[in-house]
Amino acid sequence: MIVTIDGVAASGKSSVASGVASALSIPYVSSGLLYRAATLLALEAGTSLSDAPALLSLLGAAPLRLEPLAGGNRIYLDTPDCPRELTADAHTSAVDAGVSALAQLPQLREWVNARLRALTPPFVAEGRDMGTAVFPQARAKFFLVASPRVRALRRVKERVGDVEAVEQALIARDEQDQLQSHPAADAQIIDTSDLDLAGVIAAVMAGVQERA
Ligand SMILES: Nc1ncnc2c1ncn2[C@@H]1O[C@H](COP(=O)(O)OP(=O)(O)O)[C@@H](O)[C@H]1O
Ligand SMILES: Nc1ccn([C@H]2C[C@H](O)[C@@H](COP(=O)(O)OP(=O)(O)O)O2)c(=O)n1
Repeated sequence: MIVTIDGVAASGKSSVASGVASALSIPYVSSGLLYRAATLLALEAGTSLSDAPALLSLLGAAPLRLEPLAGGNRIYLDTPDCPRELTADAHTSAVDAGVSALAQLPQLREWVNARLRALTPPFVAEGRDMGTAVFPQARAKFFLVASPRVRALRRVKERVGDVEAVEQALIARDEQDQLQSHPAADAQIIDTSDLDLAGVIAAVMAGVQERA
């Protein structure tokens, strides 16, 4: 069984995917973490975020390993002499600002999608295009939305920042992500603005059970 949870930035995708995966006792897979880790490595190497061949060559030599734990995904660079966890560094403002540019490159999307399709179900997959491009055969699909202000307030709670500035950055990223971020025709759209986390997880679980 594959369940997909897509949505806009900071709409609650990873928290909801984690809660749903725990309730179903299956892993969840964060596709965004692969885009983020690729962006982090490119920024550190000084590789242009729009140079697909250079990015693929950099990533081809990078032993990245995604750990799709239900409680929270982690990503590692398994270099033999100096293994390193990248998870925290992949969630900085610098990565936030650059990741959409890399994610717009079709070759990079294929690089991520090949890794995702190699995983063995069952799992909950979260991102932007899980229910459309990557797992169109998923049993149940959801798309989370919330107002930019609500999302900014949530982000500021987890990372320091000015609400106005975070809201503007989220709106800018929504625009950049728009091409690859839209609900599948058979997805259930959930506006999480006025729901708490438990409420969103309950709504998704009800949808999953309807399609069981
Ligand atoms: N429905 C909700 N109500 C309140 N806070 C939420 C809700 N959904 C998510 N959050 C919080 O908002 C923040 C962003 O959620 P996250 O799951 O990281 O979103 P995304 O994966 O879409 O970027 C987290 O701190 C999370 O705990
Ligand atoms: N399936 C996906 C997942 C993420 N992306 C891109 C779009 C986002 O700006 C970045 C980061 O995704 P992530 O889900 O980690 O980001 P947010 O938590 O929503 O801020 O990657 C994508 O294009 N397709």
